[in-house]
Amino acid sequence: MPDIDKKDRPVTSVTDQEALEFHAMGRPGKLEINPTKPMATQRDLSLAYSPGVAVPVKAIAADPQTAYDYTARGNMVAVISNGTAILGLGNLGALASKPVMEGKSVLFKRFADVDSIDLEIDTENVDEFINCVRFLGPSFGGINLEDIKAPDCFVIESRLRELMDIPVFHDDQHGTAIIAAAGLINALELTGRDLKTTKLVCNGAGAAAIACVELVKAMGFAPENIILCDTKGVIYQGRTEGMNQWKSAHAAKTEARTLEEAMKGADVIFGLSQKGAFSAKMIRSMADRPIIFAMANPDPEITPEEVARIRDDAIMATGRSDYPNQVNNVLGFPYIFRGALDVRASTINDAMKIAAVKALANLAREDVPDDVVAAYQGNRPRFGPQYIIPVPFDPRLISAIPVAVAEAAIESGVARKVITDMAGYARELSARRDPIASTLASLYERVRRRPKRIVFAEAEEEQVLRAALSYANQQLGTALLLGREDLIRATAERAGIDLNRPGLEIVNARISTRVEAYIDYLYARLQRQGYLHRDAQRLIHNDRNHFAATMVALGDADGMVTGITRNYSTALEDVRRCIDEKPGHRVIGVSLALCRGRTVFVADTAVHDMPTAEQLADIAEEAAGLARRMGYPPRVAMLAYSTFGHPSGERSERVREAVKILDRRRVDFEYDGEMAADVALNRKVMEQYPFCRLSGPANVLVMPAFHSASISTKMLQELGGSTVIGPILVGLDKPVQITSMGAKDSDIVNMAAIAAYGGS
Ligand SMILES: NC(=O)C1=CN([C@@H]2O[C@H](COP(=O)(O)OP(=O)(O)OC[C@H]3O[C@@H](n4cnc5c(N)ncnc54)[C@H](OP(=O)(O)O)[C@@H]3O)[C@@H](O)[C@H]2O)C=CC1
Ligand SMILES: CC(=O)C(=O)O
Ligand SMILES: [Mg+2]
Repeated sequence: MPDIDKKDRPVTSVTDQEALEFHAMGRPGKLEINPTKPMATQRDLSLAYSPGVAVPVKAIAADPQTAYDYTARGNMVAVISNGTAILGLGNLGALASKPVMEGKSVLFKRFADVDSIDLEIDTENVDEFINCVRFLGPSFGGINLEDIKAPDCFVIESRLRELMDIPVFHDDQHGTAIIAAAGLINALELTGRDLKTTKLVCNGAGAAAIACVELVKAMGFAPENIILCDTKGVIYQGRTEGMNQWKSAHAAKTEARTLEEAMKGADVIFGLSQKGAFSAKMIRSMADRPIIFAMANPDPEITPEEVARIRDDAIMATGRSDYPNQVNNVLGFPYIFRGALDVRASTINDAMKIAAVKALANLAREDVPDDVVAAYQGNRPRFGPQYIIPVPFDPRLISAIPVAVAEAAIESGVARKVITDMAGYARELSARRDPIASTLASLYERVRRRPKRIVFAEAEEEQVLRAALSYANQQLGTALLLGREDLIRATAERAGIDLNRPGLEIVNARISTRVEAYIDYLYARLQRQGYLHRDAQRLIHNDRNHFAATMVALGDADGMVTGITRNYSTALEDVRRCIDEKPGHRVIGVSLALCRGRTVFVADTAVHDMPTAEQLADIAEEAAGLARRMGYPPRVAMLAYSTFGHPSGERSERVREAVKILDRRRVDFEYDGEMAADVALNRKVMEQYPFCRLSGPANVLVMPAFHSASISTKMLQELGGSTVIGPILVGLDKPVQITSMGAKDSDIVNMAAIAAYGGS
C-alpha cells in the first residue's frame, strides 16, 4: 500500500461536544415513529381502530401469515442489546448501549428502508434475556441482536433461533463475518493467495472473532492455519485459563503463546479486539503483502497511517468510514434483513449468508458505472488494494445484496413468500434508496479532495464558530473567521472551541492589509450607481457581508457563507453589490426537500418574485443544472394550479409559455407542464395524462412564483416532516451561500460545503 496521503487520512470528523449536541438537538435521540395512515376523520378512526380494526384481527387469527398484509410486522426489525459489549468499549450496560442501537435502527431505515426499533434489555442473565425476547416474535419480522458479549451471545442466539420462527441474527457475529469474508476473498485474489494455504491470526475470541473464524473455515481455510488469540494470548490446545467451549473448538496446535509470536509470518490478521492491540513489531513480522483487517470500533487495533510507516505492501482495512476499505457490518445487516423480510424468511441460514458474501465480493470487482461514481467522491474506484469492498453509500448494495439473499432463501426452502420476478424486485429495491445521503456524502468528499478556503462572514456568532470548527474538523478546508478578533475569541471561549487548531484562521477586517484593495474594487463597481468613495469605505469597514463577498470576488477566499444575522434578501443584495451573475446565467435559489426517501429540487425559492415566462424557463435550466451536478437526472415539472390547460388563467398561461420557450431552446433535460403538484409527483395521477413527456415523477419543481415556492417548501418542512436544505444560490459568478436567519450549525456547515463544492 502506498503511503497514506492526505485524502486517505482519517477525518477526525467530530468532536465530543459535536457528538453530544448532535444527539441532543431537536427531538433528543435519532428516532421517532410516524403513522402510515391518516387518522383525520371519524371514518379513519373507525377503520384504524374500533370497530374496523376487528376485521384484520380476525383475519390474522384465522391465518397468521396475513399479519404481513395487515400490520407493519413484515418490515419491522427489533435491534436488541443488553450493552455487554458495546462496540469495542466493553460492558457499559443496557442504557448506555441505546445510542448505538438507535443508530443501527436508523441505518436499517436509511440504507434499506427497513423500519426498526431499538430494545435495550437490562439484564446480564442469559435466561432472563432469552425469556424477554422469545415472546416478542409477533411484533417483528426479524430480530437483530447487537453488542452482547461472548460467550453469552452464542447461547442467546442459538436458543432464540430454536424458539422463534423469524430470523434471529447476531449482527456482531454474522454481519461482521460476512463483510470480513467478502473483503478477505478479494484481498486473497489481489495477493495471489490460495485460501487452503493462507495463514490467518485472529486477535479477539469473542462474538465477532469466533463467527469470522467459523466462516473462513467453512470457506476452505485449513483449521491448522488459523490461530485465535484473546487477552491471555494464543488459544492453544490444552490451555485452561479463560477458556470456553467456543474458544476450545478453535484451539490451535502451536508452540506460539503470544500474539507477537503468532503473527510472525502470518498472511492475514483480523483484529476484533481493542484499540491499539497490534504493534509495529508485529506488523513488520508478517509475511509479504500482508492482509490486515483492524476492525475494532471506534478505534482500530492499528491505524492505516501506522501501518504505512512500517511497510508499503499491506492491504489494510478498518471498521471506520474515514479510511479506505471499511469492513463494517453496516454493509450487511440492512440488506440481509431486507432480502429476508421480502420473502418472509423464517430464518437467516448459511446459504443466505454465503450469498451475501459473494454478492458483496463481486460488487467490488465490477466496474463502477457512471451513476455510482458520485458515491465514490467522483472518483471511479478500481478493484485493488485500496478498494476491496464497496463503501456503505454505494447505491448498488440495495439491489445486489437483498436479491442474492432472497434467492438463497427461496432455494434453501426458508422463504414463506416466493418472488418470481427478480428483475422487477431489483428495480423496486433501487426505488427504496434515499439518494440524498450519498449525494451529500459525495459532495463532502469531493470538497475534501480539493479543500477550499471559505469565509464565515458572521464568525462572532456561536453557531457559526461551531460550523467553522466542524468544517475544519471534517477537512473540508480552511474556515476563515471574519469578525472582531476579541469578540470571536470571547465567543470561542464561551463555546469551548480551540481557535489554535489547524484549519481556522481569524480575519480581522479592521487590521486587514487588503482593505484598500477591497474599497477600490467596490467603488469601481458602484460609483455609477450613486455610491461615493466614502460609501464604499463604509461598506467595507463596517459590513461583514461586503468585506467577505469582496474577499471572494478578489480570490482571497474560495467561497462564503452568511445569513445568520440578516434576512435573506438583504444578505443577497449585499453580496450582489460585490459579485455578478455568471455570464449567461440567472441567479436563483433552489431548495432541496428531502421527504420519505424522495429528494426534490424546488425553484426559485429566493430571487424572482413574479417571474416572466422567459425567467421561468431560465429558472428551469438553472435548477436542472444543479440537480444534474448533484447526480440527479433532472425531470422538471413546470408547476401551476392547472394541468395542461385546465382550468385556464393568467399565471398558468405564463407557465405554458415557459414550456414553449424551453421547446425553442431545445434544452437537454426532461420537462413538461404546466401541471399541478400531484400530477408532477404522483405516478398514478400522471398516468391520466399519457402524453406527458416526463418519464417518471418529477424531481425538479419550478414554481410559478416566489410566494408559492416559499410557502410550499416551508409547509413541507413544518407539516410534511421534510428536511429542507437551502435555498442554494446558483448562477452567481463566485460561490456564495446564504443560510436562513438563526440556522443551526449543521445547516451552516452544509451550506459552507455547498459553497466549497460550487467552487470545485
Ligand atoms: N468492524 C465491524 O463491523 C465490527 C467490529 N467489531 C469489533 O470487534 C471487537 C470485539 O467485539 P465483540 O466480538 O462483539 O466483543 P466480545 O466482548 O464478544 O469479544 C471481545 C473479545 O476480544 C478479546 N480482547 C479484548 N481486548 C483484547 C486484547 N487487547 N487483545 C486480545 N484480545 C482482546 C476478548 O478476550 P477475552 O475473551 O480474553 O476477554 C474477547 O475474546 C470490538 O472492538 C468491536 O467494535 C465487532 C463487530 C463488528
Ligand atoms: C460495528 C459494530 O457492530 C461493532 O463494532 O460492534
Ligand atoms: Mg456491534
